[in-house]
Amino acid sequence: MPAARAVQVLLPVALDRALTYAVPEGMVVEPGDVVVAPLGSRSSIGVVWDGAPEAVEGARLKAIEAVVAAAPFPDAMRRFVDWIADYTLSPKGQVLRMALRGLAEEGEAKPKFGLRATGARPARMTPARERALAVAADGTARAKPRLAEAAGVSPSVLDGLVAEGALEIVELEPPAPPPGPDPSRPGPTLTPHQQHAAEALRRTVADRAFRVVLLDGVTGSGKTEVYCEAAAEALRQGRQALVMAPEIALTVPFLDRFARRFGARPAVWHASVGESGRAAVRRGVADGSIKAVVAARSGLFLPFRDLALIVVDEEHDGAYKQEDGVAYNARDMAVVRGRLEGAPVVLASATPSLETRINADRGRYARLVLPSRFGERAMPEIAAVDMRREGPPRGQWLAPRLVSAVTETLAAGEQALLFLNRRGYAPLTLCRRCGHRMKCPNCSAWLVEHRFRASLVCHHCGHSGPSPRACPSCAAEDSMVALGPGVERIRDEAAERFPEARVSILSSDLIGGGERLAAELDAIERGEVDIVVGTQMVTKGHHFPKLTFVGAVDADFALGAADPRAGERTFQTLQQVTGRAGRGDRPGRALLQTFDPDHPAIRALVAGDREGFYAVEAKAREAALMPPFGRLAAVIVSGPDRAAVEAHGRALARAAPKVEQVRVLGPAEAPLAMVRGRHRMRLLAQSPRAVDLPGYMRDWLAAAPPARGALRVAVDIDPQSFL
Ligand SMILES: Nc1ncnc2c1ncn2[C@@H]1O[C@H](COP(=O)(O)OP(=O)(O)OP(=O)(O)O)[C@@H](O)[C@H]1O
Ligand SMILES: [Zn+2]
Repeated sequence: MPAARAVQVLLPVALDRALTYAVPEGMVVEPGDVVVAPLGSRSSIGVVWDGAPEAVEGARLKAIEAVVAAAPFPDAMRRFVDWIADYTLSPKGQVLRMALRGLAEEGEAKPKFGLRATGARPARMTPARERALAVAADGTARAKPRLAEAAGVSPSVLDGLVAEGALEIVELEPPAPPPGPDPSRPGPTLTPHQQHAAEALRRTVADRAFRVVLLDGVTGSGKTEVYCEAAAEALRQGRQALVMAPEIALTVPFLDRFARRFGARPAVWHASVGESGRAAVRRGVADGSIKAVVAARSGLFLPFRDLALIVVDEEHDGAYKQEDGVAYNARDMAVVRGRLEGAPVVLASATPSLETRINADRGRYARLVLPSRFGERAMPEIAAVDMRREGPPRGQWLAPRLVSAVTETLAAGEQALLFLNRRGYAPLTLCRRCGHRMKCPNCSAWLVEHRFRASLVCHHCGHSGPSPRACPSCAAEDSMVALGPGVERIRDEAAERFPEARVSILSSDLIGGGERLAAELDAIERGEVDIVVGTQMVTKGHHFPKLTFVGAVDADFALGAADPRAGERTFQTLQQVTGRAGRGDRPGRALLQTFDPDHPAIRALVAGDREGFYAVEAKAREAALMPPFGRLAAVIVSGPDRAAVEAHGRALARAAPKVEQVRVLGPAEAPLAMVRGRHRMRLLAQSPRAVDLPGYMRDWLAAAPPARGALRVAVDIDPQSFL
């Protein structure tokens, strides 16, 4: 059989390679075309991939069923899918699946039909027919329900007029697309620093070449205004810009800001956009009619027709790392996508990740600095509250110094923010009589009380149940007590201490979707709230002009965890959250409640010594060969049977190829030893930067015994989480 009549097709299933299919007589396909192909007993959508088809006996080859009228996958997209699969050791088909999102509903927008008067009169006239023809007499085509409504007649009257030739069915003009963003509208007057950075970014976009730029500006320095100027350049070229945000909570305020600048909102892409909305975005991005998109990490897989710029806002944010399925870091993959597209990538942050910072220091990335806040505003004054000496009385969580600060803030008519990185009411519920602790039946984790929902919830598997009145172990009545605070409890304490204050709580589980959150954020911005209590959601990007005080209830939340980035995370999170204070015309201050005031991260925050912190952190990581100076890759073995998981972990360790520069640690029981009924063991490979660690991992897994039965082996390159 001639080779030209067979092609490779990649299907969105957990297969690592494309399959060979015959191309039926008369069908023309090229790499990138979206097709339907048989797979087992069903049909699947797929993409014609590159590479020579395998020599398969022609007669046994299954044929492509149809070509789908959808935007093809350009070469850069196919290379992107290949690259991610290769780097993350994921099946190519699984990566393709992410890139096919929104496609099922794509295709041409359905033509809509309407009715128009022909000028002919029906043989028999009725008052209803008169009315319908009177409305239609202006010659415009109207959809049937519109015409029926305007004339006050039933649709069957119109059908009768069509049958008699007095009305004809015509295709309606598709509605004009809403106006796109307009780059010619004037932006704000930039400060000299902002102007310098904006001009550099504008030139970078104008150069139409891949380049990574770190936009490093303190909180409130106007990074958003500056990268909007880069987007403006992309729009002036008639090309496309993608702005990525780590959380949907950030996108809504951004949409309004973008609309103020460009006169129209950008398109939005994330998981909670409905299917038809996603299909529309995908289509518009592919045909080039959508010029600007703000997206969560999955937006990286959109088939842009002519991408001129990628902005990764809050590039340091851990939410860019996807942990399930294909474990990838969207910030890193944005750089890969930019390279494949030949488009510049802007990484923006007030607290760049050490990875990005070192890349900038070593000249791999350019760096633009905004050293001060917009409008001469000072950075907030930060101090530590030593919980060992000046902690709150038993049963309370706000130290006296913090309470006075809130009191003063409220007295001045300003807003206070209390930050605690823990959802729910209390992280632990225990029996006062026998000491029994409420634990998740499926995970090695305590159940977290959520008073709002009146339930005990596992934050790892979602298990939830009512709070028991009697102890499940000793049956003592009313003996269960809540230990430790979550945001709900802090809200209660704030409401109790400040009965006059309007308290609002911002936590991902209390809020119904992005628009609801936007309303809450608006209320805060307008000053209709006095005390905001929130989880890490409040740390990012928000701009509340009246907020002048930030109290971190537990500044040590990340310390102590077995995480090489614990110090960095602490610094970043607290810098971001304290950065919400004093952005309006009054100065801000912040207090950090800590048991470890001498920790380098806390000390750096108090001293305002960001550079010092980066220097110390970089040194420690370099000495320990931790990222970005070394590479890490994790292997997580899991399964329902603990002994089998352990045995497989050991077998994996034995199979690890002995390579001089790679160190393999483990297996060790994961800190989260069980999740969803599966026991977990971890192994970690560590190497210097120069080593191709993904390549090593591939060799390792190939040499290892296969995971049989219910055992699962997951690989996480550049892990962010070590649980
Ligand atoms: N040149 C300017 N003219 C008018 N307003 C400005 C200007 N620059 C910044 N602002 C305003 O200052 C505030 C802070 O700017 P922006 O939110 O862009 O800072 P940021 O650097 O992104 O902060 P963060 O890192 O904390 O999110 C915003 O309300 C913004 O509109
Ligand atoms: Zn659980």
